This record gives sequence, C-alpha cells and structure tokens, in this order.
Amino acid sequence: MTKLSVNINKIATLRNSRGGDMPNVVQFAKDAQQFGAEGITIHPRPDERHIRYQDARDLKPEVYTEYNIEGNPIESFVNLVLEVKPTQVTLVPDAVDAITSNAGWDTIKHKDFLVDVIKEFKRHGIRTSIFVDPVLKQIEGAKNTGTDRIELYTEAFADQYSLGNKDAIKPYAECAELAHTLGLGINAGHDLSLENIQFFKENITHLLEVSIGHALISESLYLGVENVIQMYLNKLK
Ligand SMILES: CC(=O)[C@@H](O)[C@H](O)COP(=O)(O)O
Ligand SMILES: NCC(=O)COP(=O)(O)O
Repeated sequence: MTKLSVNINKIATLRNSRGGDMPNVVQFAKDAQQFGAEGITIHPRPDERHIRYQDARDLKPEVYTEYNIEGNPIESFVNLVLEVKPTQVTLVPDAVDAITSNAGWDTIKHKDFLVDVIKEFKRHGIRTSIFVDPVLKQIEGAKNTGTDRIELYTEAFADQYSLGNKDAIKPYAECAELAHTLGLGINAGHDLSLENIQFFKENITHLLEVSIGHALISESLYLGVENVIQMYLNKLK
C-alpha cells in the first residue's frame, strides 16, 4: 500500500501573501486528513516564506496520520524536529535561496554528516528518510548512512513523462528494486500529479509513501480538495 501524504506548504504560501490567517494551515491539515490524506508533509525553509517553524509546532497535536517534516538539517531545523518529534524527518540538501528542492543528496560525499544527523534523529525515535536522485550508487550510499528510507526525487520523471517519455521511469524502477533489496523503505516526491501518479505507482514496487503538494493544491482549485484527495487515493490503490 502506498500512503498519500499531502504537502501543505502551498496553503501557507497563500496565507502569507496577505499576512493574516486565511487559509488556516492547521484547519487545512485537519480537513485533508478528514478527506482521506494518510499523512501531512511540511517543508519549512530557513526564510519561513511558506510553512513557519511555529506552524510545525501548531500542527503537532492535530496531525493524527503520519507527520513528515522535510528540510535541510541546519541547526535550527534539527532542533525544531527534535522538539516536534514528527513520525518522519526527510532530509533534503536544498540551498537557503532555492526556489524549491532541486537535487538529491550526494550520499557518498556527505556520508559522515548524514550518519551523524540520522543517528541523532533515530535516537529520538524519529524515522528518517533522505532525498535522493535515481542513481544506483547514491542508493548504495544511502544504505551506508543508516537511514530507514529514501525519498526518490521525481522531478526528472515528471518532466519527461509530460513530454511522453515513459522510459524515464526506468532509473526509478531500478533504484527502487535495489533499495528494497538493501532493506530501505521507499518514498517518492516532487512534481507528482494526477497525470503521472498512477503510472509511477504501477512501475515502482514497494512504494510506501508519496508526498504531493504543488500539483495537488493546484488541481484542487478546479476539482475541490476532497475530490482531488480521493482521486489520488484511487490512483494509488
Ligand atoms: C522535497 C520536495 O521535493 C518537496 O518538499 C518540495 O521541495 C516542496 O517544497 P516547496 O513547497 O518549497 O517547493
Ligand atoms: N517531498 C515532495 C513534496 O512534499 C511535495 O513536492 P511537490 O508536490 O510540491 O512538488
């Protein structure tokens, strides 16, 4: 079974555009779960331009599904995650000024750093996942960090799929097989959408979780949030 984790960064972006509290991100998370979301994902960035550190704290008592916090493990992020204690932390190597995530970890070059930070999260009972490109040696490197899971960075797949290149799934399928053989859990995310999710799911065995935000919120403008969440759940069956 593949769980749908709804990334609510975009709800915070909309709220912040007016400086008030509309839409309310905690209420949105509660509603998304009511509508069938099996997890809530947030990705607080150091400039807090969408989800803020305080949102991460406010969401904690209301997220009764899987709570996934993503981000670059700079000191303030590590402290936040250790305070909030989500179900899962997903480590993403994004630069402070990145518009959105744009690369996976070099798990070989950053092995020692990842080993230390992953050990710390696991010591506090928080499941770990690391964001990686679909490259076999990076999956082997991920195994050596001690992480519980990987999150396959799906932007390249999404781009190519939209151009009709279905072969773009191949490196993802190979990496998922290797990860499973190595005992790593498999998550995926970035630019997944109603258009590409079913094909991705059908071709990636052992896919435990997808986190989806940008497309899901955009699709909801036309189709409604409850309806869109149900559409994803149907495609992930
Ligand atoms: C890791 C990943 O792919 C997502 O968390 C994505 O980075 C969402 O972040 P933004 O909402 O800031 O684009
Ligand atoms: N980890 C990926 C995520 O949370 C959502 O990415 P996107 O759907 O906003 O591209």
